[in-house]
Amino acid sequence: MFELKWLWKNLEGDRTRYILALCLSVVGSSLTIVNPYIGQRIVDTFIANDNALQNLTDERGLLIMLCLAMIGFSLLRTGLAYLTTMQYEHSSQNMLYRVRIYLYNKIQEQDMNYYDHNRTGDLMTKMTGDLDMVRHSMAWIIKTIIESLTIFLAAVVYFFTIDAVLTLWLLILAPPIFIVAYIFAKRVRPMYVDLRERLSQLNTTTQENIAGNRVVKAFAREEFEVEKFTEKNVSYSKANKAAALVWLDYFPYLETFAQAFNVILMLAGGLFVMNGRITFGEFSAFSALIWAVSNPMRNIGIIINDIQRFFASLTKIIEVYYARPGIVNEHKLVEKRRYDGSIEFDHVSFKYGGVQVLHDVSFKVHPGETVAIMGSTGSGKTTLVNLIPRFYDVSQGRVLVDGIDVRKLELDELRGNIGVATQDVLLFSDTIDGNIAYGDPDLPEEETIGYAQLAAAHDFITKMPEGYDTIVGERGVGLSGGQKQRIALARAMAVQRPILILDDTTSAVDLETEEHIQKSLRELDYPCTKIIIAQRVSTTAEADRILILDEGRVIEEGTHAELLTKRGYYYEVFMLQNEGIGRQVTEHGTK
Ligand SMILES: Nc1ncnc2c1ncn2[C@@H]1O[C@H](COP(=O)(O)OP(=O)(O)OP(=O)(O)O)[C@@H](O)[C@H]1O
Repeated sequence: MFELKWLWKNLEGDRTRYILALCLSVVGSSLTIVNPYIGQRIVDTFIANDNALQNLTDERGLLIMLCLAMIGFSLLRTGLAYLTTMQYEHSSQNMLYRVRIYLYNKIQEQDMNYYDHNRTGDLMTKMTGDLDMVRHSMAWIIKTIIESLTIFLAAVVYFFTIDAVLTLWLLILAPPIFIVAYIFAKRVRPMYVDLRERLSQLNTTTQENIAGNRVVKAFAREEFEVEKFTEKNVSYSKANKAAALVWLDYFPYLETFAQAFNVILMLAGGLFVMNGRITFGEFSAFSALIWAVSNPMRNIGIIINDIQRFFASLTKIIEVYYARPGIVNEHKLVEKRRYDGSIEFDHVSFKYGGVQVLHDVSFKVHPGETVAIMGSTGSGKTTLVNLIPRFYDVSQGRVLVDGIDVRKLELDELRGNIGVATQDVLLFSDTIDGNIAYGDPDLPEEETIGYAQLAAAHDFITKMPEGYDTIVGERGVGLSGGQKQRIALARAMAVQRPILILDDTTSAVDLETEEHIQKSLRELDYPCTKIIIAQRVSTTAEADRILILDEGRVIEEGTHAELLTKRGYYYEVFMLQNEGIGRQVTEHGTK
């Protein structure tokens, strides 16, 4: 079975320990029959024997030895149980640790498409609940199964050595029990798969709600969110109950069969004692061990439930484990190069799933040039720049950096040559200093300050209670939108890459600050090609070239002056953003 093979593979390094645990389980459980055997000897010799009293005096030594053996075996079993649990715990915890690291790396290496299609709550469930379930199963459920099975088999073998016919009478109950258990397992399996899905939905709702608490509060939608959560919670709870209660449909049959073991033993065993076929001591051994046969039958439902949970979680983990990113690094890095920074889009088209977003886009950017990209919202600007660091791969055409198709470049090297400040600013829960130096943790303090100054962030940072050591909350809570943008800009500049992509990075700063930033970008002290997405003409005006995107197509291209003379989209925007706005409004107003 594939899942079990996977477990075995991931036990590497702890396989010996795990096998030892399994062996100890088998040995420890087999010893269960020793005490009933000793009990049988004691009963047959010192209690239910015609010469019992005589034996008590003549063979007192034997009695003491048997009693000591009973105590000794009890202690031995306890010791073994301790050792066994320790081995299970160690091996399963080690495996959990290794798999968790592997999965974390795996999730890290996934491409954007993966994150587009996987919910954070679901990934979190896999990394926590599912992994814990698998560990728990390795340590406890498998242990319970092995021990129940061993005790069952040991008891059956022991029963056979006493009396095969009586044993067969008892085993008559086994086939119907297994049939009931099989039907139950088949029915309950999809319920646990569904249950796992509902848990993931519950976690996703919780995660989204916590991450988006500001929006919830801003729209006073707490009640709606509580209702949404309650709905998921009820759905999970119902599914949980339904799965657990299915067991009740089968429980009466299994319990009746389990009780029937005692009835058969009483009737057949009693008869056999009366007609002298077995001794009273042997009968007592049957009595003492009948639980070893009936209990596994009784617990079969709980075990099946746990196994189904185990497989539902295991399947989810294996999904992540074998997930292959569409964008993979197929090239070995020989020596990390610094690129010149030329970029070319050669008849590039791009689709998200089946939806075409970019159509036959072609343009060239020479090293050191600044190209601004403008266009209406949703026209494909972010998508376009995302193709340069290969966050996504083109559907058609080529994106070339330094004259080479990005798909042929070593991925780490490519991304290591690009500095990006994304539109959706994400800062980490760290100091401001740590956030600016995120791409280069060895960045000297004076350089961190230098880049903060270039990004017009230094002044507000120094006014903060702990300056550069101020810890910004999760996603930069505690900073204004413009402040976050400026830190993100400093972070992107600080890595000093030959290509710098700024996606609407100054949209939330005032014009004066923006002017300062524009000047800084022009005067960067390292050679750098800049691609700047912007909506303001004040940002784009000084670019070497401006591209206008509309519905995924480049509709205008040229310098500020050239585009103004074209009197197209750019000219319209220019007019709207400058004194022309007043005139146009008046014109429209008077028409
Ligand atoms: N991950 C995605 N999956 C599917 N469709 C997407 C995805 N990201 C963007 N889109 C779609 O692609 C189109 C272009 O989006 P894009 O973000 O590139 O536009 P944009 O010009 O940067 O917009 P804005 O100025 O609003 O940031 C939009 O129609 C958008 O709905």
